[in-house]
Amino acid sequence: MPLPGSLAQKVHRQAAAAVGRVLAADASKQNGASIKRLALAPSNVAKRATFALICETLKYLGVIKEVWNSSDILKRNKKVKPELAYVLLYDLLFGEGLSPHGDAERVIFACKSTLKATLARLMVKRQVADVRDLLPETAKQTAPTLRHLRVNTLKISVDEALTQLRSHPSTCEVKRDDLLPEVLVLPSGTDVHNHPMVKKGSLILQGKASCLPARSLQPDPSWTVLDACAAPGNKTTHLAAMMNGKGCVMACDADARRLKRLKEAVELAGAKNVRVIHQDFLKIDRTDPSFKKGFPVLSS
Ligand SMILES: C[S@@+](CC[C@H](N)C(=O)[O-])C[C@H]1O[C@@H](n2cnc3c(N)ncnc32)[C@H](O)[C@@H]1O
Repeated sequence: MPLPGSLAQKVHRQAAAAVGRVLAADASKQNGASIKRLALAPSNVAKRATFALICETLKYLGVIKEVWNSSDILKRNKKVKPELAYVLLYDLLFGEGLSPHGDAERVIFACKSTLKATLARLMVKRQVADVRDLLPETAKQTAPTLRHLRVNTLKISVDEALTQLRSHPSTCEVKRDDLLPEVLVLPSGTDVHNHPMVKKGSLILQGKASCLPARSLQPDPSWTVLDACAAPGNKTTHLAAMMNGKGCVMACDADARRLKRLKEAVELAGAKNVRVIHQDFLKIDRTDPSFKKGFPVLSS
């Protein structure tokens, strides 16, 4: 369903800011940021809609640019920033449709028939009947995203977690991951955000890729491990669990707001072997006596 006018305007600008940031980072190979993080920025509204709009605009960007570049009207109009134009063109040509609320929206909306005709010409030229066939093969593949859960073995065993999940119809299809013993897999779209085991910290919503570093390290319970960029704490609590709550995980983060989330995650996970440090890890002084017990790293 299309968003109401004023909310749609806000979402367009939030998505445009993120698209601009992604393209700039891509061009300069610097200051990268995840799309999810940009979409979920605390100041953003309608985060889910913003995230979807960023992803779809980037997916169709090649086609959008072709339409943009072959349209004289838009080339002559310098009022709308390119990244906002890309987002608006996505909504107009492929998305929910565009309504003329907002200055930039009105500019693009006024070119609606020209833009649609340009897209139609492009489809004829490429001999495709469906706009999705204009996308490169890689963008067309939409494999279902499975929901991965890490069992917090400080609180519950993998077998017990499996039994509890299998006993409920909404999670009965749970399986073990083929690679990581403490990771379980649910079909895409299964919503477990409010599951009692998640709320209690027995299960942690963590992607498979994010579970690989701790598993690859295979820390021994006698080790001291430095997690240099730790917040919000998924890998920290994974390390702590793999060390059976023993040894020491020094969890360092430079951002005070994110450090609060890290502390909450550590507490919820019951990870008593974690020492949270508010600090830029690049400035850690290895000779500081306060690190005597907790340094150096990875000593087995
Ligand atoms: C992608 S997040 C880390 C995710 C985390 N490892 C996890 O698994 O949940 C990156 C974090 O690195 C922190 N960070 C970036 N540069 C840092 C630095 N020089 N020192 C300490 N923390 C830093 C940021 O504040 C941010 O919280």
